[in-house]
Amino acid sequence: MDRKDRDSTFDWQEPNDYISWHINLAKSTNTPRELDPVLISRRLLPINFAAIHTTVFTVTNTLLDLVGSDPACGYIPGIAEECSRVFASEQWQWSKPALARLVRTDSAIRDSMRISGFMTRGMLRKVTAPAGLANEKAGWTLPQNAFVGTDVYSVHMDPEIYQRPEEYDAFRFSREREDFEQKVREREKRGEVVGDGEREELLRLKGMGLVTTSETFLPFGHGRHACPGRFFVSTELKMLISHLVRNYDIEPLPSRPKNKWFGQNVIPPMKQTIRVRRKADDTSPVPNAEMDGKAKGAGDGDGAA
Ligand code: HEM
Repeated sequence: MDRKDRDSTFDWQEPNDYISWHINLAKSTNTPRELDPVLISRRLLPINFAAIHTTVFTVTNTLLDLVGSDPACGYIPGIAEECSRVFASEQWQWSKPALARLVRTDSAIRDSMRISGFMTRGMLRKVTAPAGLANEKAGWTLPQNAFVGTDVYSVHMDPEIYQRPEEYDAFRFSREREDFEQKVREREKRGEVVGDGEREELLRLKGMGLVTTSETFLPFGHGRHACPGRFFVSTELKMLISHLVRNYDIEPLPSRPKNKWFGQNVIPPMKQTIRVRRKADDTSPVPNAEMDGKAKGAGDGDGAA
C-alpha cells in the first residue's frame, strides 16, 4: 500500500478485504496505533470466530434437517427445482437479485436456524447503569454489572408464534409467499390492477426472509448489534445449498440425527455422515459456476429474500 502511494506505476491492486479496510480507516482517522500488525490480527480474529463456526454449524444443521425429514415432504427436490430454474434463468451466473429469488432455499435455512439454532440464550448484555435496570411493569430489577440475555429457544419454540414449532418445515416461510406471488401474477395476467393492499402484503411476506431479524426470529440477534454478517452468510449458504442439491443426489436419513446440548449451546453431531452421489446429468453448462466466487454484488447492502 505504501509503495503504491509512493509509486502509482507499481503493479499492485489493493484487495477489497478486511485488512485493507482496516488500514484505510486507520489512516483516514489518523490512528497510527491501529496500523500495528499485532493489533490488526487481534481485530481480525474475533471476526473469524464470529463468522466461521456459526456458518459451519448453520449449514450442517440445514443439511441434517433436510436429509432427516420425511422424503414425502419433497423438500430437497423442491429446493433443487427452484435453484435450477432461477440459476438457468440467470444464464448460470448468480447475482444478488437472483439469490433473493431463492425463497424456498431461504426458508429452509431460516426454519433450520429457528429449530436447530446453536444458541439458546441470545443477546447477552451487561447492565452498566450505576442504578441498575428496573422493569416496574414486570416487577424485576437488575443491579449494575448483572448480565442479562434473551431466552431465544423458548421464543422459537412458542406455539403461539410458530405453528407446530417442534417440526422442521423447510417451506414454512416460503409457502405463503409463493402462493401469494402466484395469485398476483395471475391477476396481472388478467389485466387486473394490483393495489396497495397487495403490495403491503408482499412486503410483509418478504419480511419473512432469512436476513430479517425480529422479536420472534432471533438467531442473528436483533436491534443495534444484530449480526452484520447475515447478508454475506445468506448469500454464501444459498450458493452452497444450491450447488449441493443441483449437482448431487443425497440419500435421506431415517431420522434427524440429534444435536448435542452443552450448557446453553447446541451443536450438530460432529461424526454424522451423509451419502451423496454426483448426478449423472450436469444441470448447468458452466459446472461449478456458482462456487467460483462469481456472484455479482453478493454481500453488499440489505436484501430481504
Ligand atoms: C449463520 C451464521 C451466523 C450466525 C448465526 C451469527 C449470529 C450472530 C449473533 C447471534 C450475533 C450477536 C448479536 C447480539 O448479541 O445482539 C452476531 C454478531 C456478530 N456477527 Fe454474526 N453470525 C453469523 C455469521 C457471521 C459472519 C459470516 C460474520 C462476518 C463476516 C459475522 C460477524 C458478526 C459480528 C462482527 C458481530 C458483532 C456485531 C455487534 O456486536 O454489533 N457473523 N452474529
